[in-house]
Amino acid sequence: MRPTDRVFVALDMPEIEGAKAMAAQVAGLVGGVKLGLEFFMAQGPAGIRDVIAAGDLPLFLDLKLHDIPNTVAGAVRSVAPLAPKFLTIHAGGGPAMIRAAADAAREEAERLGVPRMRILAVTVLTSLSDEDLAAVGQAVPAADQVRRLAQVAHANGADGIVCSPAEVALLRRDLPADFTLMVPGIRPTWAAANDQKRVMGPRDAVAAGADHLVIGRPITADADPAAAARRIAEELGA
Ligand SMILES: O=c1ccn([C@@H]2O[C@H](COP(=O)(O)O)[C@@H](O)[C@H]2O)c(=O)[nH]1
Repeated sequence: MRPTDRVFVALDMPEIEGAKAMAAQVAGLVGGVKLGLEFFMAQGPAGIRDVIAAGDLPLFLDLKLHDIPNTVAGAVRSVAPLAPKFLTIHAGGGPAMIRAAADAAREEAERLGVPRMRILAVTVLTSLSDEDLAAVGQAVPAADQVRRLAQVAHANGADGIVCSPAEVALLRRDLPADFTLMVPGIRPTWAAANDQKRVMGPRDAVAAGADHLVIGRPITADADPAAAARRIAEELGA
């Protein structure tokens, strides 16, 4: 994999034209685009199709599904025609919900004759610290909770997880090499942390064992997004 292929740029914005323009600016400097709740709530599946049709980059659909198994399986079936490379669910939805999502992804891909989307389970959001977890009654270090949820995700058919860079090295010891670690919370030294709490630079995250890096504001909020994406690509050795 080329260093730039590891990077999914997070297009967190509500407008189609803005997302398409940003994707075009960073094309060749990133490996894919991530569209999430802000874009999907505003533009829906038609907007996703529009952005994808404008470029030629793999799609990571970050919808963080979290509901009862039957509802999540239905949502997975509903987005299958978009043929995302990755789709997120919340690992906290539990074993049956993760299994239902993985089964629905496989069955729907076979039915439609499209490539199977990879199901990634979000463990502990990178915006949460140990103190934040304690505040919601999870009085364990984030790393322990991530490790536990990663094992549940793996045992129930997920293709990988979303975790912070701080947990990657630990997880790599426990999990098979083909279990995808998708890693947001990436902050080059020259970028602001914003609301992210468990962060690391791109080069260190890859050295620790991250498969893919999710990077939004360090690129999209920069005055020159293409220059920021190029700087990150260079940090990654491109
Ligand atoms: O734990 C998580 C899960 C998902 N995300 C998403 O990644 C990007 C990060 O954007 P930045 O601007 O680089 O902070 C964003 O779309 C989140 O929804 C995450 O940050 N942490």
